[in-house]
Amino acid sequence: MSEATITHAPSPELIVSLRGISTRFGRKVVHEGLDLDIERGEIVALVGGSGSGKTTLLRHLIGLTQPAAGSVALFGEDLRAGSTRARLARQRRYGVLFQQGALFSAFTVAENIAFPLRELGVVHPHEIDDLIAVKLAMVELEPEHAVLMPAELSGGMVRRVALARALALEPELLLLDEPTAGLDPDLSAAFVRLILSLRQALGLTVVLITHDLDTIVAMATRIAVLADKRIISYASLDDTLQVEHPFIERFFGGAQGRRALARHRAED
Ligand SMILES: Nc1ncnc2c1ncn2[C@@H]1O[C@H](COP(=O)(O)OP(=O)(O)OP(=O)(O)O)[C@@H](O)[C@H]1O
Repeated sequence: MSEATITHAPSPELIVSLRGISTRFGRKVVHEGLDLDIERGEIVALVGGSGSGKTTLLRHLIGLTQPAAGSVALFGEDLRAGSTRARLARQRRYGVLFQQGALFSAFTVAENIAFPLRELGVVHPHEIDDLIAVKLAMVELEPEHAVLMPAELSGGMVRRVALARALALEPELLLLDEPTAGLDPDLSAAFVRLILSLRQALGLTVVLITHDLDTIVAMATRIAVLADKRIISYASLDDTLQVEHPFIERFFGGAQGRRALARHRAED
């Protein structure tokens, strides 16, 4: 075969790569030999029982905690590798929305959104106001919301401000921990539409922890199931449903699961 006829499928770009992760808190083993690779452009829903270690995994991903064993790589770089400068550069490439939005209660909306811009010192101070206005518009909030305090916002608005903050540095990877928990169904659906349109516009890769079947059905390109201390299934919704495992049967077979799946099938 001549060289010209050899074709290589482009290898997918791994945004997240977890290999052989083990995590312990005292004698409690949370993860053991856990592997997970996430390609650019995916929306991965990480599901698992309460206390199965989903948030801990998210914290490992951004270096807030370290596993007892195994390696974590983001954008092809091992988190342990590189200088402080490399670490800060990597930090600019992801945004995180923690549970319940977790805004700084003593800061205004504008100050919350500006926080990562100031912290990493990557934007000239006179550009910050313009950027805040852009981010507010991106999450469909009004300019006058900039001066409000978190206590003056509704639950849906808190989530939008937290999302604006997570998007402040125009990340490639967005990590969402229970983004729709506590929102009513209409607000959840609006939040999902917003994330989907931002993903389209910005080419984001998204990892979200959620118990909300409607969100999973509406968004996820793949579902990673964390059970028995590792990822036992990593597949599309339809393929996940074929996996025989007590957690999967419970999770998708309950009343909410059956309703969400029925809506999904009706939409197909
Ligand atoms: N800093 C810590 N010290 C001790 N134990 C911890 C710590 N952080 C987490 N754990 C324990 O590790 C386990 C996994 O916690 P984690 O918050 O990651 O679970 P989760 O899957 O996100 O749960 P949930 O869905 O309920 O939020 C739990 O048993 C928790 O009590």
